[in-house]
Amino acid sequence: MRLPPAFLTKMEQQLGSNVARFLQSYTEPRTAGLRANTLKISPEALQELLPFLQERVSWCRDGFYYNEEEVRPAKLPHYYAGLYYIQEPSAMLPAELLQVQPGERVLDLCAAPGGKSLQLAAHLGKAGLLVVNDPHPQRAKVLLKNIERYGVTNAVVLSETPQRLAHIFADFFDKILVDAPCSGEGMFRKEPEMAKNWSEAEVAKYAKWQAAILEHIPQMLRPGGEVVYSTCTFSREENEQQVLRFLGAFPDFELLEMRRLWPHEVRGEGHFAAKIKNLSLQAEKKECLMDKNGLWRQQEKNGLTPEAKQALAEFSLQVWQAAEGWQAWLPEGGMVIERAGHILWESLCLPPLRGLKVLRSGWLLGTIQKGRFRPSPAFALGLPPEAVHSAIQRLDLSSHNADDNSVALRYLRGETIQREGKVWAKGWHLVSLDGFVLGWAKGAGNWLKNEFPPGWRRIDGEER
Ligand SMILES: C[S@@+](CC[C@H](N)C(=O)[O-])C[C@H]1O[C@@H](n2cnc3c(N)ncnc32)[C@H](O)[C@@H]1O
Repeated sequence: MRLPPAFLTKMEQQLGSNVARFLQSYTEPRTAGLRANTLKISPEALQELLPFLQERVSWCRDGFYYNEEEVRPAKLPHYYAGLYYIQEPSAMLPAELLQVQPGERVLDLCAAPGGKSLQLAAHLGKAGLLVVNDPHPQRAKVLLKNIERYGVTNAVVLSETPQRLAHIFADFFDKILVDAPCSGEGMFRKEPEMAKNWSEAEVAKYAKWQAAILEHIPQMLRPGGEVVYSTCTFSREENEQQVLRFLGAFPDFELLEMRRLWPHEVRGEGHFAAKIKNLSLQAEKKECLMDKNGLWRQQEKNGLTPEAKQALAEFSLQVWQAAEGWQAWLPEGGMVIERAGHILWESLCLPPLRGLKVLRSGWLLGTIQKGRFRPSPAFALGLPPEAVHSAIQRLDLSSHNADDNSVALRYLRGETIQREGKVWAKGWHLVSLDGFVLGWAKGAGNWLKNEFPPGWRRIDGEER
C-alpha cells in the first residue's frame, strides 16, 4: 500500500523507533472480529453454535476473532437472527470503556452504522434508555435498521445536530459516547482509498469538527456522568490534543483513562479512547416522566384506542392463544402508545422530542391497517425466547437438520415456504432457527407467505 509521504513523516515523529513495526503492520492482513449480541445469546453459547470462534478479544468481554479467509459469518443464517455483529476488534474498545450499567440513560452521539450502539444496548439490557443519533440522514436509516435487527427495544433513533440535542437533553445522560468522525488513519488497511485522500489539511478539518461536537457534551452529561471520546485515527491533533483542549475549556471535567490500541502492538486496526468524568456538583437526577412543571408525558398516557386494543387482542389470540398475551413481552419502565397508526412501546424516561428528527421513538410493535394489527419485523426480533416457545403458531427450524437449514435460507431470501403434507393455519406465525426468532410469516393453507422485510433479506453471493 502506498502511504502519503507527509503521513509517513508524521508517524515517524510520533512513534520514533517504533515506526518500522508500525509500517510493517501494513503488510499484514487486516484483523476480522465479531461480537456476541448478549441481548440474545451469551458468548459461550455463540461459540458452541459457531465453532470457528476460537479466540477472544482481550479488551472486550463478548468479542471474538475469526479468519475471514476461511469463513464468512455474514452469510450464516444465525447472523440474520441478530446473534452477532461483525465489528473490527479495536472498535470494540470505546463502548467497553464506558462501562454502561443496566438502567442508565445513554447517548451514542455519532452512532451510525451502530456497531457501538449495539454494544451499549447489550450492556444496558432491557432496562434504561439508549438514545442513538447520527445527523447524516442515510446513515441514520442504516442505524435504525441495525437497532431493529439486533432486537434493541429501549432505543430512540434520532438524526440531529449535537446542538439541537443539547436543548432537549439538558443534564440528562449518565453516559455519552462520542465516536467522532475522523481522518480514519486506522482504516487504511481495510480501505486503502482512504489513504489516498489523507492530507494534513484533512486532519485539521476533522480536529475542528470534533471540537465543535464535544462542545455540547457538558450540557447533556449529568453531574457525575461519564463520556468516552474515541476515534479510529492516530493523529495527536484528533486524539490527545482534543482531550486536552476539552479539559482546558471545561475545568469541571477530569480525565479518568486514556487508551490507544496500535496495530503493531495488538491484533486490531487501531483505536483511541479517552474516558472523562463530569465532576460538577451533583444535581438531582431528573425523574422519569417528570419535567419542571410536573409530568412530561401526561397527555400521552391515554394508551391505545379501543380499535387498536381489539386488533392487538385478535392478533395475540392467534399467536399466543391469549388476548393480553402480547403484553407479557414488554419490558418494564415503558408504556404503549399509538401514533398515526403505529403502535410503539416507549420508555417513560423519554422527554418530549418536539422539533427533533425522530426515526424511531421506541420499540415499534406494529401498525393498525384496516382495523387489523400488522406486527413489525422489529417486534419479532425484540421478542424474548419465551415468546417463541409459547407461540402456538410458529415454524421452528434447526440448523442441525439440512432440510431445515435450506428452509431458513429460503425464508431469509424472501421465498414462500412449503413443506410436504403441512397445512398452515391462517394468520401470523413466528419463524425461528434454533429457538432464535428470524421473523414473521403468514399462514395460507399449504404455504407460508414470507413476511421477512425486503431490506433485510439475504442476497446470494453477499460477501462480508
Ligand atoms: C466514526 S463514525 C461512527 C461509527 C459508529 N460509532 C459505529 O460504531 O458504528 C462517525 C459518525 O459521525 C457522524 N457525524 C458527522 N458529523 C457529526 C456531528 N456533527 N455530530 C454527530 N455525529 C456526526 C457521521 O455521519 C458518522 O456516521
